[in-house]
Amino acid sequence: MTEFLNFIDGAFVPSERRFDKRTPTSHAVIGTVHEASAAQVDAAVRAARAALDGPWGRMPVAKRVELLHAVADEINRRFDDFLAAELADTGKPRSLASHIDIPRGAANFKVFADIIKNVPTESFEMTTPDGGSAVNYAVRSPVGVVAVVCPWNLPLLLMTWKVGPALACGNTVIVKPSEETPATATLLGEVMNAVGIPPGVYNVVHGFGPQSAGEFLTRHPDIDAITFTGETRTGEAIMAAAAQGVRPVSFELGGKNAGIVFADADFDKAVAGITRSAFENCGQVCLGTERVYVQRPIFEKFVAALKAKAEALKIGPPNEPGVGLGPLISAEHRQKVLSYYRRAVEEGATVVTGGGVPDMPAALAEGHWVQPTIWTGLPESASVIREEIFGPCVHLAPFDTEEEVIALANATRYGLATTVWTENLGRAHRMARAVKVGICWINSWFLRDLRTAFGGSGASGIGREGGVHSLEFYTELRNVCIKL
Ligand SMILES: NC(=O)C1=CN([C@@H]2O[C@H](COP(=O)(O)OP(=O)(O)OC[C@H]3O[C@@H](n4cnc5c(N)ncnc54)[C@H](O)[C@@H]3O)[C@@H](O)[C@H]2O)C=CC1
Ligand SMILES: O=C(O)/C=C/C=C(\O)C(=O)O
Repeated sequence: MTEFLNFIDGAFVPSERRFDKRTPTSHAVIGTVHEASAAQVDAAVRAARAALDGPWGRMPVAKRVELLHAVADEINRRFDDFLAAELADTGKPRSLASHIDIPRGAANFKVFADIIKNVPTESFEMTTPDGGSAVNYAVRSPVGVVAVVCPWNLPLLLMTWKVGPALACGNTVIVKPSEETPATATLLGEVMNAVGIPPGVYNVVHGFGPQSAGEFLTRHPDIDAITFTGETRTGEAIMAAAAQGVRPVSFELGGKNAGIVFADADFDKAVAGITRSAFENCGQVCLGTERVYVQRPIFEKFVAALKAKAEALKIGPPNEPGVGLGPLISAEHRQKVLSYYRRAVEEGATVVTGGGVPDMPAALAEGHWVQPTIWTGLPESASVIREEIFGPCVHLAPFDTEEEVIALANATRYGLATTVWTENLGRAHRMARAVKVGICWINSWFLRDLRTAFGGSGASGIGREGGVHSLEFYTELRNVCIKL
């Protein structure tokens, strides 16, 4: 049984209150999580402030960059430990975590360490009213002590996506991992100590959201900025907390992303792409596709092909060869997804495949499994077309014209991601400009260049992270004006 301790000021710290961590594959308890008290959250914030005002704040950028490279190298050296921790917490397929989650965990430190070394600041010369001149230049300072509140779907990837740039910019952080996935954030504390990151730079407090570590942290008056990935409603609660003291927020929230397949698409590639975007990580990706619009001439053929792909997905635990679909994260989340499966039928859907719970061997029978599910035939007002489900399910509807599908794709309060499939270059560009999202993939999905802007509009978030855009959130620019 693993004990997941808080990591405060470079030390692993137990708490009085504890809760169970269950593995999604069998619902068995695999660990005990120490729930940080308000006093422990306060201690973490004080440690982060001291490190910011002390060794970390005074460290030359070159040394900081060297240390962050060492963090990435140490994650890679301990790749198997991180992989085992992520698999136990999430139950996702080994093939997925070993290709996406863990490598990105390391890359998120390397990429931002290199960016901070290479990005210049602006400088302007000006004439002055007395006929002389002045020069302006900008200085970048860390924004300060940053709260990083994380979800459970891509735990290491999404946490380091924020911690990497925050530390590269010279900030200190307190991470609040999801209560569902405490392991890799805790393990990262060992990495920080091993490579010599000063105590207090990276802290982890475990617990829940309301009236627990999440709320204690985001309401703490000595937090300078809050970065969060998770549900839109949680974003609203955190924004209210951030309003006290006018702290900046960076939010990556939910989505109800459209996939759009034109009749001129490369059919096989489009089917493979939508299979991934609908079912990867058991549909628990905010960038995933839960509604697909297919141009009418290929609609029936596309539905049949996607059905075949969904039914071919092997459901099972992480280490079983050939597994393509793991369990949902928790019993609670499974109840939510299954409630949408029922609602789709109540609302009149044709269930093309799935819609229930798969038969699993006795040892896995209590796991959080659901079938990959495809619906057709619902009106656009149906709740499974409007609301984020976050499960391996998708509704397919036919469309005729570009104008029509643009209107359908944009008829949502979310604006995170779209995937468009077409071989017509002009159409691809027109679509990319017309869809109201932060990320538009053409003939691809979840293809990530970490230098690009990443985030959503509308109810999908505030701000952009990635590349230099992360620096805009994690640093303050000071203009220095010198009269010559
Ligand atoms: N990236 C995304 O878009 C994600 C969306 N979801 C959606 O959200 C639903 C709920 O999943 P949750 O894990 O409960 O997501 P959540 O948004 O409630 O939790 C994410 C993180 O925020 C923390 N948190 C919750 N309430 C808080 C508060 N008031 N103050 C400070 N921190 C708080 C949680 O402890 C967790 O660390 C899922 O069923 C799914 O539909 C979940 C995870 C990621
Ligand atoms: O940064 C990425 O590459 C992936 C981001 C995915 C999410 O934010 C999510 O699924 O919540």
